[in-house]
Amino acid sequence: MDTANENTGIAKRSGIKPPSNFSHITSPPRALAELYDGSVNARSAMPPPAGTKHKPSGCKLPLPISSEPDRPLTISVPEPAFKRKTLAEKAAEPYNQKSAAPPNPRPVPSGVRGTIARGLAASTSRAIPKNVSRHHSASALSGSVGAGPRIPSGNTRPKSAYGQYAGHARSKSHHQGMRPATGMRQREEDDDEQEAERQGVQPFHISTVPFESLNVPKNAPQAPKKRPNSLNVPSKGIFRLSTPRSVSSPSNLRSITPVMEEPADIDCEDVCANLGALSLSASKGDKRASRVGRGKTSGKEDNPFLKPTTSRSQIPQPTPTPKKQQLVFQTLFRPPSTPSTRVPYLNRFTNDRVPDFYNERMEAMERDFRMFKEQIEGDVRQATDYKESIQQLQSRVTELEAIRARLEVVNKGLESELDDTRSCLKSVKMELEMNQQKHSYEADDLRRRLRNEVDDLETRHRKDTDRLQREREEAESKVRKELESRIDKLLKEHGDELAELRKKLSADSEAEQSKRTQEKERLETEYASKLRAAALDADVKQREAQLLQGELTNVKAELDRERSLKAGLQTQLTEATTTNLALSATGKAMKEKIDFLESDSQAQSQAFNDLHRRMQEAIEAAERAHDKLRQEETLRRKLFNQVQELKGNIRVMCRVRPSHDSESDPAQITFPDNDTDSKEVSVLGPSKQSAMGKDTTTAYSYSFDRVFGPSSQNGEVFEEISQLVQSALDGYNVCIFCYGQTGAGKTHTMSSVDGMIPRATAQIWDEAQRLQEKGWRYSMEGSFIEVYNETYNDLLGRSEDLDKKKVEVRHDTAKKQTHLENAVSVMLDGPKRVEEILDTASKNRTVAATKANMRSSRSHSVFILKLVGTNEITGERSEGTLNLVDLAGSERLEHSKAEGARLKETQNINKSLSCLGDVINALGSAKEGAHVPYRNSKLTYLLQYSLGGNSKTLMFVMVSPLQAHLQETITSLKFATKVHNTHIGTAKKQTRT
Ligand SMILES: Nc1ncnc2c1ncn2[C@@H]1O[C@H](COP(=O)(O)OP(=O)(O)OP(=O)(O)O)[C@@H](O)[C@H]1O
Repeated sequence: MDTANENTGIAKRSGIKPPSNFSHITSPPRALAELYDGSVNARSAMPPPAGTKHKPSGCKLPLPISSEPDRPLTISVPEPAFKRKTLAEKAAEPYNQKSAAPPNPRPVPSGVRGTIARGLAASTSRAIPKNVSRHHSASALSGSVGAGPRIPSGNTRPKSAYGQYAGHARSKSHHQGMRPATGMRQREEDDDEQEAERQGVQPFHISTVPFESLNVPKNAPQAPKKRPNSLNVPSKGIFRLSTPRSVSSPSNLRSITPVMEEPADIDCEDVCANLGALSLSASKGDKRASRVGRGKTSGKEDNPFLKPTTSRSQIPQPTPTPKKQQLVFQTLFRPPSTPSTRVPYLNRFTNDRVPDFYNERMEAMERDFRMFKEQIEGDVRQATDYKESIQQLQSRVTELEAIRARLEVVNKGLESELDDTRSCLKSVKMELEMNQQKHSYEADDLRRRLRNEVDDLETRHRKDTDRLQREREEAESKVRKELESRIDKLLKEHGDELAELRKKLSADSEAEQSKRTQEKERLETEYASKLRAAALDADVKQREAQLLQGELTNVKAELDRERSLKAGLQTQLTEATTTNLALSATGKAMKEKIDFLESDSQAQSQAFNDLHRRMQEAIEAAERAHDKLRQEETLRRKLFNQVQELKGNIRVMCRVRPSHDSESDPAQITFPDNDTDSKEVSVLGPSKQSAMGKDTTTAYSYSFDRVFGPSSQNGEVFEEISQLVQSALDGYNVCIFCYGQTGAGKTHTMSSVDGMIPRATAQIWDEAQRLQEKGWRYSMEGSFIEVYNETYNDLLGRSEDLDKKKVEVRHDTAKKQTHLENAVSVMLDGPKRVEEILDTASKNRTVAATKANMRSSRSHSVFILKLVGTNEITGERSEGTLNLVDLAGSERLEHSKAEGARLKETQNINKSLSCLGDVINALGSAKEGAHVPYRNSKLTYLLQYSLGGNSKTLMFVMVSPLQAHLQETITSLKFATKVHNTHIGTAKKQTRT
């Protein structure tokens, strides 16, 4: 293996490549190896630094190494794992093997030769005889360097440039050396050297390393100034380095510095002088170099420790700078000793041959001293390392504390941020809740508005339909009457006129005829008399003619006169004939007039026929309108149901009864929207004492589908529920029940004379009658059941059968109908029958009340009206049930302070009311087909098909106006609110076609 490889090994250890201007020192001279035995070699056993960080391997503490460039690198030097040989031991090796040493070419005096040989052998391991195996030398070196790079065991001697340079530097140092040595010492050294050469022992290599060429960073820690002084090393000069390992990098150099602190009390000059084997001389550098070169050529090529230096011309010359301070190390072959003890001894030893035991004794002492020194050096190094480590740790702690402070600040900031975020989240949550509440209010408002609108629409539609029908009917009858009266009038007028005309005509014609006949008769009589007179006259005349022929003339004259008279008479006759003709014409005209009059009557009858036809058309239109009305009735029912669905299949209304004259201390119950919607009721709660001792009262507001104040009447209440009653007629199961504490007005609302039951049955009766014209025929069957202490009683049965006759409730699950066994059902064939039913029920309850005090308050009563309708025209059939329930008082057990039978009653009431609440709750929350606990109480079991999906439910929550009942009032209103918030599925009409 060559030197280059060895150098590579070193570079790996340090982790730092040699600087470029130091690259020519690629191989450390063997002589330098010794210097590193105690310091550098041990350090070289450290693992190489990772990157720029330098971690001291010898220190057990995990010290963080600062990577800051201005911080000094901390290097700790561990205790070498191996036991380093002392110089004496090393020296003993060649000494003991002296026989194996090459023969000295020159004769040397035995005393001097032995002294020099021993001295050299004791001083250095370089004094290895030629015939010592390379392996042996390598072992010795490895023993000295510990875990450091192994000395190559190649057969050829490494020819590193550094070695050459070392040789050259050494020779140069001879020129520049300013060593203050005495002449005697100089002489002694020269002599010793010469003697050593003669003995065949390689003198020590001199390595000269310019300080600048080491490329030490300026900020690298420098050795204390006192150290060179204590070493007594001049600032200029060349010193010998005994170590084969060169200072190959600045890091190495820095590591050396602390190590060199310890031997500060070593006097180099004294040591050198005492050894006498070597000396420094500025003037003898070249000569020594040549001597060393000669030494090399004198058969020592195979010994790496005896590597000869080359001539100056062969090695690169570093630029000499007068100002450059050269760092010089002198190898200490021996442990230092005080001049007082060592110098006389050595002087004496040099001059006189001393016995071997002295030498041995001396060697032992040296060995001990060396060990002691190494130990101290190690301890000091360790202490230094620890100090540095502590400093680093402290700085690290400071850093960490600063980081911790920073983190605490950050943490505080984060905590405050977290608080902010939490408060923000809280406000967002509150906002969300407010929005939800607002939305629910808005949704309720919208729903309410929609319901109102639908109600309005429906009312308007109904009113419009009624009005139209009325108007149509009125118009029809009016037109008919008008037409009939007009026709009658016309006919009468015509008849009268005709009769009058006929009468007049006949009278006129008769008068005219009689007149004419009389005239004719008069004229005929007159003409006949005249004719007779004329004939008499003619006879007379003829006689007279005869007689008077003469007279004829006379007569002729007379005749003429007569003729003229005749003409006159004829004229008169013509005139009479003309008059007769005129009369005939008048009669004819009269006759024509009569005819005309007769023809006018036909036109009138034609007009009458037209009118009749129009009347028929109007009647047909009315028929069509009736058909349309029937269709609209069906549509109305459908729309009505949709309206009911929109209103919700469970509706809750509240009624506050008025306070009686005997009652005082009313509760503060207000109706905020009484003027508008009448859907809210506000109750001022009981006063409570706050923590501050103040009396505070809370106002509780509840909203329902409708709220009736104390002034409301049963008629007003019924108007709101009449639509549900109508639904029962249309084929729905309807359940209306009154809930509230005793005395809150349940019975008054439900069963009083003008209560819901009589009103409902009356409306049903009226409506059934009205629907008859639309083809509907209804059968109505009523029952009245009491649920007392979880048993059914028939309130329409005989009073003596109460609590004895067992009434059974059977359900037809297929038809979803309820049948009552052993219960009387009364056919409602008129409104009066309802009164009878109510009377019977009331009587029975009164009888029962004698058995159990206040029984009416302690039992539920259910009026069941079954309505079955059929339409012959459309073929439809509807089956609906109207259940009107007056519940028992809802006061709480602890409040009623009941005992004994009352306690049982109260428990049963509470149970059934609680079950009713459960059923409503289950209907509101459960999915279709899910279990609803109807069977948990007799009441809910009885109303199974009237509560739930197939029914429409309305609950009246009755409220007492008294302050004493305030707590019960609030409880009732809460329960009602819960029911109001329940949505029951869509109701289904029970109709068949
Ligand atoms: N709206 C009202 N107008 C006038 N008087 C009323 C009204 N409501 C109730 N009353 C009267 O209050 C009294 C108690 O009413 P009612 O008997 O109806 O109460 P209730 O709740 O049915 O009690 P119970 O549970 O004992 O049957 C009766 O005298 C009744 O006439």
